[in-house]
Amino acid sequence: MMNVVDLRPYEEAAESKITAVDVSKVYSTKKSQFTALNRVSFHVNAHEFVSFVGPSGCGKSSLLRIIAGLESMTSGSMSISGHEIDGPGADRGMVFQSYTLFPWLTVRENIEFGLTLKGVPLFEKRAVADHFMELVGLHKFARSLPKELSGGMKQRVAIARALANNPEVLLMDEPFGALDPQTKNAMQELLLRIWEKEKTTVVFITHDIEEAIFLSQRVYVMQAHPGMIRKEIVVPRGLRSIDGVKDSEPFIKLKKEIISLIGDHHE
Ligand SMILES: Nc1ncnc2c1ncn2[C@@H]1O[C@H](COP(=O)(O)OP(=O)(O)OP(=O)(O)O)[C@@H](O)[C@H]1O
Repeated sequence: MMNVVDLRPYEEAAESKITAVDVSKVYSTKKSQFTALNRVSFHVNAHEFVSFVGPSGCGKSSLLRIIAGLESMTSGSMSISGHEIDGPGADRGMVFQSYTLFPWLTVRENIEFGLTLKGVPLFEKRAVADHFMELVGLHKFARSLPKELSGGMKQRVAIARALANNPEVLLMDEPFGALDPQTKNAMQELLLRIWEKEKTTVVFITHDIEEAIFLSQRVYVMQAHPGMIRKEIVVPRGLRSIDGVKDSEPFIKLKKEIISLIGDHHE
């Protein structure tokens, strides 16, 4: 028998980390039913940075909560590395907009929290926390309590805490939404540096179109009523993560394209 040699480049065989097929979510009360997501299909490859943007109420948070396993879907299927999602798991780390640190724990203890639960030995736990405190630039604040930190610093702890558990996917729900513009820019740059270094797969929810283009390799543009994916946009390399790029003509052009996609479907 002849040997068949596969000459396709590796890029073509990118491993799909998250696969969603026809995911629908209907919220039901005794009196009414509301379709928050209608047959949403998408994929996220391993090590990819993918954002979902869309108007308020298009179902972005519902979608992320379904990926996180915090919410069930009404129909459809969603899998991570080929395994159907049926609840929360350590393979997914989450960072929310609202600060979710434990107020009574120090920065180090917050970052070590998941490892403590898993029974990771002290020596290893310390080393992991040290690595991630260094990564987010908070090693000098190891003993501080959350109330002593600014909003940006709290989110840096939240990112470090999520990554310390070595998740396969980092799920981020408007993590920089409550920050002032300057801190937000600094956090975006930090996140990209972390992503490049750690090679984490990131799913990022935002209603900030600029943020989505700047951070992502691909953007899914959503529409509301019912929540659906309107368009998938592959962000050209030159528009991402480059200082000053947000003021460039191609960046503004893409931003306008997404605004008009979303605008067409505003109420
Ligand atoms: N538990 C719930 N019960 C009933 N309806 C809900 C529930 N959660 C969300 N919804 C509705 O589903 C729709 C989608 O909500 P979701 O929070 O996912 O949207 P979103 O795009 O994240 O919005 P925003 O940007 O405003 O946070 C909204 O109209 C919301 O009112």
